Amino acid sequence: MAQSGQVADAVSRMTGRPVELVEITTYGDTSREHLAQMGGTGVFVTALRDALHRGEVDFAVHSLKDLPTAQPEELALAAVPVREDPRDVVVARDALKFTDLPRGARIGTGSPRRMAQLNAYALGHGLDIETVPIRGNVDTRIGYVRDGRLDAVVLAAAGLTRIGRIDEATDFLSVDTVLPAPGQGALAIECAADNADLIASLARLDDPFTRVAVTAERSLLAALEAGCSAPVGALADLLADGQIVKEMRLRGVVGTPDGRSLVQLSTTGPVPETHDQAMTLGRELAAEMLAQGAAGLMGERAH
Ligand SMILES: NCc1[nH]cc(CCC(=O)O)c1CC(=O)O
Repeated sequence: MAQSGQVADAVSRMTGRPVELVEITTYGDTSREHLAQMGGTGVFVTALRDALHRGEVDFAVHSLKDLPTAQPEELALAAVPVREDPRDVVVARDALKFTDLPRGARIGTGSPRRMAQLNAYALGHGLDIETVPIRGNVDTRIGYVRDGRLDAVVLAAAGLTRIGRIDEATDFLSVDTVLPAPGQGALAIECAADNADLIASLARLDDPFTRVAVTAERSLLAALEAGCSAPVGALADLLADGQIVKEMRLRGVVGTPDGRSLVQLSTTGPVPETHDQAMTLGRELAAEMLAQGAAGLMGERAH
């Protein structure tokens, strides 16, 4: 609701037309199942797409990282606005930083991607932590720390920022420690593919660099044949020389949730100028990761 409200405000500012928010509850919001076990993709997205198909709403706002990688042809990804901070953050007791957590600290996260990378870092740096699978909305997850059941939880910075609670983060995890989910921090604005006028209006919210970056990240995810709950991290960023953007770097990681096996690779090249070039960059890095055994680390659920 928060992020949709922000997009609604931006659309009315730009077009001078009022935008009405229609609240839709998705399976991902209500199910108590662990995301990694829901088997697939689309649990936060399907109900919104159904409302689009039924004509109950004109456009929908998704967290881009929740979108399945295959785009249905009757829907257009009309805009990918400027991305928020893509990093994950820690909310810990006593304002602790991740690396200052005491021996045996219990860290809540339901994400195999976060588990894999947190455990890999801990193994490599002599930290003794235990990752504990949890689910629920922000209140529920932070609640586990406030009531003392867990020492820390890990969440996306973007989610906290959008609801005005980023000041509760006690540590920002460097992307060198935990690579975010493909598309994390970005939004996707979707509408009917045949509504050219609306697509043209919404396109004014599009940020071409964010779009190219998330396209490469999601192409990597798709080429690994992994779903949104797979232990896959990816991030594309620009390498600049002063003010002049020189190249784009794409980093990818796949690991087992225990952190014992990790395939992490990076590639750097010219900033893609087309959708196809961004797709190729992701596919090529995925092919290298698969050559290094990435498929064996993703487990049954990834497929
Ligand atoms: N997994 C659910 C989900 N989908 C999007 C966000 C918020 C971050 C974003 O918009 O990228 C979250 C919560 C989280 O990961 O903490």
